[in-house]
Amino acid sequence: MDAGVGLRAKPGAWAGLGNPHRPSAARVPARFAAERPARPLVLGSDCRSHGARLKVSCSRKPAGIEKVYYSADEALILKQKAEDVIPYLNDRCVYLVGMMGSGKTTVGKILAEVLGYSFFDSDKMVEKAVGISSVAEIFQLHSEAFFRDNESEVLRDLSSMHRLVVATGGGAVIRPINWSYMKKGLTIWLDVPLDALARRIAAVGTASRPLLHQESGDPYAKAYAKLTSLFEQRMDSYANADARVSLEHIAVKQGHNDVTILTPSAIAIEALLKMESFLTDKAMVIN
Ligand SMILES: Nc1ncnc2c1ncn2[C@@H]1O[C@H](COP(=O)(O)OP(=O)(O)O)[C@@H](O)[C@H]1O
Ligand SMILES: O=C(O)C1=C[C@@H](OP(=O)(O)O)[C@@H](O)[C@H](O)C1
Ligand SMILES: [Mg+2]
Repeated sequence: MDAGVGLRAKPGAWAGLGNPHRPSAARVPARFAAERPARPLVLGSDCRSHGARLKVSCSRKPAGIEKVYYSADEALILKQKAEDVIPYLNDRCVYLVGMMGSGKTTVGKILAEVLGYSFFDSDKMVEKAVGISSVAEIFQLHSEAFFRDNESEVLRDLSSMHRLVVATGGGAVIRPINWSYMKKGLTIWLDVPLDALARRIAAVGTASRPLLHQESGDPYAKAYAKLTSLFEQRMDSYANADARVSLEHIAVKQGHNDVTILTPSAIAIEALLKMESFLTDKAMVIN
């Protein structure tokens, strides 16, 4: 459910507030690099721990995933992992952070469904707040700073609520004030290789991402180049997240090295595993 919150922006009231570029092991904080191996959960062609064969299917259009179907087995795993996580979550919000195109909105909806949470997309909420139908238009008619000010306002208001999954915009991590809001909940970084991001965004068109949009040239190459420089600037910010979901790690666990075949539901399952590890480690520290 994506229930927008009626936020009125006060226009003008805010005066402006891998692959080759993948982080080397040294650049990824030790706490992420030395990940405690999650309980073995084999996804993909079969799932021994449930004695069932996973038949994962997605209706994939050239422009990315239109609708995600997952098999009864995958729904079972999602439900089971959600039940494992819920007691530790204590109704806290879950914020998905990551580069544009990393799947925050897509995976966020799945997580909200299985957690019994409401889903919010902060980009959509900013559009509603300012009464302009796209982020690209907000950038064009106003400015990035205006967008960022409204983004912070939205995150501030959401942080006073509970039981939400929030798909943030890819740039939310660049403002410390936004971390003060998101840290009231649990922050999960969807870490997707730049090549996969560029393919996904080129498939839907760069017009949806004003920071990537270029009038001419190969959409993939242009997106890749811009994503690379943005990731270099932001990598350390994303690493502030409580948990990191690496699509490369999921692929290795599934016994292959192709992140493009990972479904949103398989990524959502990994996110629940990472949430469980983080929350149980935290619980052990507190007890
Ligand atoms: N696991 C996936 N595999 C392939 N395409 C995906 C996957 N997850 C999301 N997508 C596609 O990538 C694009 C960006 O997804 P989205 O959820 O909007 O990301 P974000 O909110 O992080 O920008 C969309 O076209 C979406 O359908
Ligand atoms: O990375 C960024 O700075 C942005 C990411 C976008 O959201 P998505 O991550 O959902 O694409 C949107 O907030 C805006 O285009 C800026
Ligand atoms: Mg999004």
